[in-house]
Amino acid sequence: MTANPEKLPILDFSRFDGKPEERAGFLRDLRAAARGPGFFYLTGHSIPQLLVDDALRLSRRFFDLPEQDKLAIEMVRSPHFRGYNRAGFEHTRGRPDWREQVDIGAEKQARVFSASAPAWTRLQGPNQWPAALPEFKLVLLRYLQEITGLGIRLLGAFALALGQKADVFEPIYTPEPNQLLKIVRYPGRDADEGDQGVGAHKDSGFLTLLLQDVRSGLQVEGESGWIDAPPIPGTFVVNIGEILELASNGYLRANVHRVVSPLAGTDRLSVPFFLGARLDAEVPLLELPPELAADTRGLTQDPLNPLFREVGRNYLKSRLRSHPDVARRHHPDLVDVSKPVEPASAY
Ligand SMILES: O=C(O)CCC(=O)C(=O)O
Ligand SMILES: [Fe+2]
Repeated sequence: MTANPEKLPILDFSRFDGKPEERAGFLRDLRAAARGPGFFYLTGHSIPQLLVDDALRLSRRFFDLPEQDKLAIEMVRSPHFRGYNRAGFEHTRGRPDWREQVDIGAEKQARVFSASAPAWTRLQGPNQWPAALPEFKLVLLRYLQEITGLGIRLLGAFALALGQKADVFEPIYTPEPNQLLKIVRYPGRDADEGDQGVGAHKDSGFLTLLLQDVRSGLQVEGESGWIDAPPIPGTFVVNIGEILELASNGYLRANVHRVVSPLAGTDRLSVPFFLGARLDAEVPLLELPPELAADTRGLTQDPLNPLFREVGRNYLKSRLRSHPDVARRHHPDLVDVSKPVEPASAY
């Protein structure tokens, strides 16, 4: 593929708290970035660099643990889709992704199983933490809290950019949004081994805020091919998820992206955070001001990835498809175990 010179914009979030004209300028840029590639870099976000460095340092130390320590918290042990996956155990559109990872969510008690409760209630429960690295839990729960706060502040800015009140999404994320943090390592591969770090997909929450280490690999679908999103120190890459696409009737679009495996002998770490709505919520259809409504595109219709307004149903669908081993072991009543894995959207 020929090199694509398109670049993603860089937005400085401190302008949002500046003078009224600075705030207005930030919102204009936010709307343009969100309408264009749907991805941008965020600076001026006030998450301490020390915490960011610690999160990456602990991620590296986790992946360096002996395999048995990592497998002690393997995801297939958790009905709530929490814990560690070896490379090849997560699927996007039916094909294995070449990344190892830990999935972490809000630390909750599992609900007592009840056949009459909605199926998504099974997603709530405790995380699995590595006994061999106690600091990991401390630092990553702190990071989860900070990045959630940032995501919520940014969501308020998105609401304003859509001509809504800043708190328009509160009814569907208070008292607690759905949180998913992934700690990911993409091992390097030779060209003849395939290059799907994670296959092309959309994210299903409100917003994703991604921390990357020093290695490139993330690519975003652009008008004329894939746009590289290399790491820029001190920034997060932010992208729009399907909830904002649904709420804005396609004025905002959850854009397709993927990760290409790094070269053999190297690896890449990333820490994506997915800010979602409450699992019992329904995504509203916002009434946009006429000048924005004129530019709505409607929803992307993908028969392989149907979108539901019921948040829990949408999220459970993604989790079941991405983690067929967990689905088969813990939720056989929700999947047809005799069928091969369905095409999936990663999450
Ligand atoms: O690791 C990355 O850079 C992006 C990962 C991603 O897109 C995802 O997990 O949804
Ligand atoms: Fe993604």
